[in-house]
Amino acid sequence: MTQQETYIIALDQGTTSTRAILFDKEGAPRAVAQTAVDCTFPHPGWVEQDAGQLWETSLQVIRELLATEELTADRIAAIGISNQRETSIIWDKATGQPIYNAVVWQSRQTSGICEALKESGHELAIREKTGLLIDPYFSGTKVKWMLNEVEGAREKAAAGELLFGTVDSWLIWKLTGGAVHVTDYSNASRTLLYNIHELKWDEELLEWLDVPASMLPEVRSSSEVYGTTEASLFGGPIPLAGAAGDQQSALFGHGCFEKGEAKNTYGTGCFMLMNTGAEPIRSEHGLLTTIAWGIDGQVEYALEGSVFVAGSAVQWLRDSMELIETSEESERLAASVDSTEGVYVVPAFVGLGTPYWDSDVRGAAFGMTRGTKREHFVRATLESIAYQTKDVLDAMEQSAGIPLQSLCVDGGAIRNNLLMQFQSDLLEVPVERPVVSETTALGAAYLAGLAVGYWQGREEILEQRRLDSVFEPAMAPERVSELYAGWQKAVKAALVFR
Ligand SMILES: Nc1ncnc2c1ncn2[C@@H]1O[C@H](COP(=O)(O)OP(=O)(O)O)[C@@H](O)[C@H]1O
Ligand SMILES: O=P(O)(O)OC[C@H](O)CO
Repeated sequence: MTQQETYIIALDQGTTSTRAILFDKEGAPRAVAQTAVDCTFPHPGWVEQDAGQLWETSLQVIRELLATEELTADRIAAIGISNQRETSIIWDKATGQPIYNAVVWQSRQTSGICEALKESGHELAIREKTGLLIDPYFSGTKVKWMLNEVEGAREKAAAGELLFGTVDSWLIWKLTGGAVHVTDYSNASRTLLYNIHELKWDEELLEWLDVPASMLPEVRSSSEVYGTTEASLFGGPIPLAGAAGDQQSALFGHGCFEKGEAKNTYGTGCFMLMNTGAEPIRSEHGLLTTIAWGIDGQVEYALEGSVFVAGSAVQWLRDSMELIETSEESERLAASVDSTEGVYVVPAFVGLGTPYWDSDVRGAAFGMTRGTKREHFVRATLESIAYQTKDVLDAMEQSAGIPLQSLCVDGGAIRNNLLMQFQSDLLEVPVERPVVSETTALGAAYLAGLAVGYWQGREEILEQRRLDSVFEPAMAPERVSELYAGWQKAVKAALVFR
């Protein structure tokens, strides 16, 4: 009897969708099951999701994938998870019920807590220990907020009855039937509660943020078997063998294993990560120092620049402004004009991240004339994604002192050729788009596959790397400077409007 082929499933739980992707030994995606997830906006600047929906859609897409491909659980060598990071969930240990919605990474409801924390005198120490900044983006203040706001939560937490997790943790807990409460290094490093140098939940941080240690998951390697899925879920147990925050997972999926190699993911937001090796680099330019992954007792670090609104600006054009019907239409419209004719859109809908870190600034548009058309506005919105990325790259090159040779890209918005070309023009480096655009999921698959011996090592992963297109810079440097100066002026103006 010939042995049947086995696969790895990557479960990619993102802000806009939950996907399960089946990868084969060559690292090729063989099938995808996907479903959208909802965001609610209960107040201006707040973004929440139904934690139950994040779990149910995860279960649904894995089941769908197995069913459509007619696979039994024993054909899956392992599941790896990549997840939207920072989004925070607290649930009752006994009932498994979340005590509140998932507070999404983009949500700003903890800006008051952040202000108080900044005034507490601990700002420098927090930065030193976590590599992060005090901002509502990170989990710590979200946990504090939920414990404060949900009736009875503090008492229950003190009694050890509640558990906290980022989305990876929540899904692993649910997938193992409540048996395993863990997270990985990369996700822990986004919580504002974890000391990225000493590799432990930090007692002082927990005290400053009023978070009981009993709620926290155990921090484990990004590539190891955490447990198996509860047998009844998929008709048999499947090893859960890897997890990483989606941006770190994408860095791994691109094979950015060497110091100085960087990728940018164009999803809901944009996240550029540069591998900085075994030593963390402290940033002075609004970047974050974060854990890329921890494998076999060895932690590697990355520098990160975070842009909160990227692809979601295209969703805004479609769903709120109703200027386009589909995301693809943004490219066609933008390409129908030669330039924005001086229009700039600053999509600071939930504040601005790197390098500005201003949670109160809001979106703005500049430079409109009587001749401005929908096409210019759409193009300006697309271009804003590339400008924000240039802000990040400039900060990164200054911080790391390493000039970028080329940029690996992934995420939903990279299918927009106009955006990719404009990005290469602005950064003045080649932009490399891989054949497997699902690089985030691929990274999670690799992490899980390595843990169970499905793949042997990083060399094998690098051999699988294939490019779909390379966008070469083609704009005159003077034009780049002129356009970018306009963007910088627009951001400056947006920052003073309160
Ligand atoms: N052709 C396109 N042009 C620009 N943006 C696009 C295009 N197609 C998809 N997007 C954007 O990509 C995002 C989805 O990418 P994805 O990587 O799935 O996001 P996430 O992981 O954050 O859920 C959406 O915000 C969408 O607006
Ligand atoms: O859901 P995504 O893919 O936009 O990723 C969100 C990031 O992990 C937030 O830090």
